[in-house]
Amino acid sequence: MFGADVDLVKVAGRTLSAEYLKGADVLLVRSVTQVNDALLAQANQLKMVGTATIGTDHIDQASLDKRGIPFFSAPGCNANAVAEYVLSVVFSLREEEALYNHLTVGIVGVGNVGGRLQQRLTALGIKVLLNDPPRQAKGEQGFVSLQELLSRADIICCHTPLITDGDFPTYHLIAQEQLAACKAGALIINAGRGSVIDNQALLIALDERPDLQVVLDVWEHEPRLDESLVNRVSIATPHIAGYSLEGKLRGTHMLRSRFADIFGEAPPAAFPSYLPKAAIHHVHVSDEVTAKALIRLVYDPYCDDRALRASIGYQDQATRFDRLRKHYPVRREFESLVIKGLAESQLSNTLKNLGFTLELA
Ligand SMILES: NC(=O)C1=CN([C@@H]2O[C@H](COP(=O)(O)OP(=O)(O)OC[C@H]3O[C@@H](n4cnc5c(N)ncnc54)[C@H](O)[C@@H]3O)[C@@H](O)[C@H]2O)C=CC1
Ligand SMILES: O=C(O)C(=O)[C@H](O)COP(=O)(O)O
Repeated sequence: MFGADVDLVKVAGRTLSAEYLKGADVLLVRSVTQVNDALLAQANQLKMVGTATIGTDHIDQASLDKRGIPFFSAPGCNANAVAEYVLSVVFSLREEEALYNHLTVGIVGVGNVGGRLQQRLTALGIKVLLNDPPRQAKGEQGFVSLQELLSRADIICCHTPLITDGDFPTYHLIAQEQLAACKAGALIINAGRGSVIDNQALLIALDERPDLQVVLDVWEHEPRLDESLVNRVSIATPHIAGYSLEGKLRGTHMLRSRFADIFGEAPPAAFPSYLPKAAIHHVHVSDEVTAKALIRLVYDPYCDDRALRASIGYQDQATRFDRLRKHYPVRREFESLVIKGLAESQLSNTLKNLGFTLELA
């Protein structure tokens, strides 16, 4: 992706230390690298820092600002992947019939991820409740309080950034009191950041409220997991909700474009040109097929759940967690699968609204 005149040095994200940045022009990271005063101490000529992620809680932006170093993240790059992770979980754990007719999904944090989830659920005819105080404070309409969402939603999806200060902090946003307020039988999904839910309070709540069901993709203190919590949740995955191939490439492409801007180069080729054809590119189906079966064909969260559960109980659990993420298999987004053989019907509409590509008979 970079030209021959770029000297590319690859360093493990968790062990990058200040001396590596002496003489470096650009620093490109992912979420496991803490970019702060300590790391930047010897950075004498950095012209750009970029993270190929949506989340930026690992970046001390004040530290970059005071050094005058431009910073770029990749907003929205893997938002589809996270929305599809949540849809896959929801269709795995709840019956389609109940989803459409009785269940309400609450979305906490309605930005790129939460917004895409909202769009797909609404298109599917599933009821949603939205909570986003920062958007509400700007005068936007259509939101409910967190308290109301927790008491009314059958499925609660957390998609806020991790924020520790300011008017709307999200650190331990869902703690003992909020867990007690959840509707009976609620399913709580966290694919935002681990510390948005107080994991100790969650463990206690799971004892006191056996009716609650929990799915965690993100964990407090990653990569070290509280194994008792892993054993108590319905689906446990190693922070991979955003790991579609499209999401990863989009993030890299966004940073490559910023690099070109900073160094006065021509922009890279348009993004889709990088995407290979999906390994399962199309399927012919009959009208007996279910949405759940097609979702599972593209992404089955139980594969990640099994892999994570097999990685706990070892002294090097944290290393195994990182390894699962580093060697994550290629996963594609729903759009990459062309579904053939269906006539226009309720099923074909559902599949289209989920995000699949349809070629109608
Ligand atoms: N599990 C994974 O693999 C991934 C996790 N993420 C996490 O998801 C987060 C959200 O991603 P995006 O939607 O793209 O971010 P975004 O910045 O587009 O949206 C975040 C939304 O949360 C809202 N928000 C902020 N504070 C809030 C509060 N106290 N209560 C309720 N809402 C609040 C904001 O107003 C905003 O609308 C990221 O910051 C990242 O930490 C993102 C991608 C992948
Ligand atoms: O984009 C984000 O924010 C995420 O959480 C990423 O999916 C995390 O990926 P890594 O940077 O940890 O590989």
